[in-house]
Amino acid sequence: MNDLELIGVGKTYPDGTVAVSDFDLAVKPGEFVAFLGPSGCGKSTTLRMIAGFEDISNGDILIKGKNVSAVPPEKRPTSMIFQNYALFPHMTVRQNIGFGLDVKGLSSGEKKAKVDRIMEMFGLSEFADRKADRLSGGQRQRIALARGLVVEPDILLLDEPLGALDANLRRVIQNELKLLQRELGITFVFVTHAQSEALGLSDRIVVMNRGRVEQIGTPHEVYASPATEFVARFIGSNAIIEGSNLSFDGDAAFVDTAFGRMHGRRSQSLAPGAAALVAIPAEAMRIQPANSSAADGENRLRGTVSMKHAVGSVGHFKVDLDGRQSVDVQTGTDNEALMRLAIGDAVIVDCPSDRVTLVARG
Ligand SMILES: Nc1ncnc2c1ncn2[C@@H]1O[C@H](COP(=O)(O)OP(=O)(O)OP(=O)(O)O)[C@@H](O)[C@H]1O
Repeated sequence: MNDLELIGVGKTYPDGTVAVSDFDLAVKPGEFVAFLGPSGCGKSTTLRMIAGFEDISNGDILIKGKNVSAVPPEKRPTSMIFQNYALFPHMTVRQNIGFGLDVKGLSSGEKKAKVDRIMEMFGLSEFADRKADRLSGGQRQRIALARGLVVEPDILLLDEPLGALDANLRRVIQNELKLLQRELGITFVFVTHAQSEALGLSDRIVVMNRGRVEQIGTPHEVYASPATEFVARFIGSNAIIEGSNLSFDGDAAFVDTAFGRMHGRRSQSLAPGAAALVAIPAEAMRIQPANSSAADGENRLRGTVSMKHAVGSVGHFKVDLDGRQSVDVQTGTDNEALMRLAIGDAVIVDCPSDRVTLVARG
């Protein structure tokens, strides 16, 4: 049985704003699912509907097979963790964590045992009696997680919980979160607008745009096989080239572009007659001097180097294609011949067709 199911879920706010439409999703027990998309795409609204803080306008939400659409938040087997942690500043760490247990009717002994155990797990025991506002951002983040988990929810809902942390602490807590989730086996639904976070942490990603689901897939699937133009532009670093005269051969798709005929894999969105775009990941492209004797390869594009820089072991090139558009190419810095390429040099860029995806425009 699925832990969570959203069936045709939609939300229209009283002022007429359509925040979410036709959202379908099934989450298996123990899965880590991220909602990823730009600001305002409906991620938080969807999470709040799962938690019960927001009514749903259409569809149904099922938790462990039970329709919870009309169940109030405190009666749902979910816990929600907010970006600002929503701690009570003048309560101690122990009081903050125990707060959610107060409504559960436990004896004080049972409650203390549960709180002690979770404080131990999060390394908070030594701060048990300190006020929450006397702690660092990372410690407060752990209190918020501990408070969400102490009630032993079936599903933990996290709304950008790492947003307030600096980059280093964010990485540390990301790792902790992943380990914790594996250890506890609790289903996590996580909202973020940071793709690195979604790609690094989750089992599956729901990419959202303007209240709609664009693609649901593993991090590898959404990264390597974007289903739509939006996903191709939003995830990773793809060059996007306009195509026409689309044709298919099985799962392969072919188009004419301003730079010649190109081909790649056919995405789900691509139907016969659709206006097609070619999406090529920057790291899948090969760059070589135009006079290179080994200048073979699929999807060849001729251009000139317009920018070059190296960060650590990664070389970044911008290649201008006949003044019409430029593409980003990433290479390793260990190839000395490539790193000798200078701005203005003529180059050929190519990309194997199994790394190229054709998506529908719009
Ligand atoms: N209470 C409300 N009344 C009316 N419109 C709202 C309300 N809350 C959110 N919205 C609108 O619904 C849409 C989705 O908002 P939501 O907060 O779910 O997006 P989000 O993807 O979580 O964005 P962010 O990453 O900025 O938090 C936005 O257009 C937003 O302005």
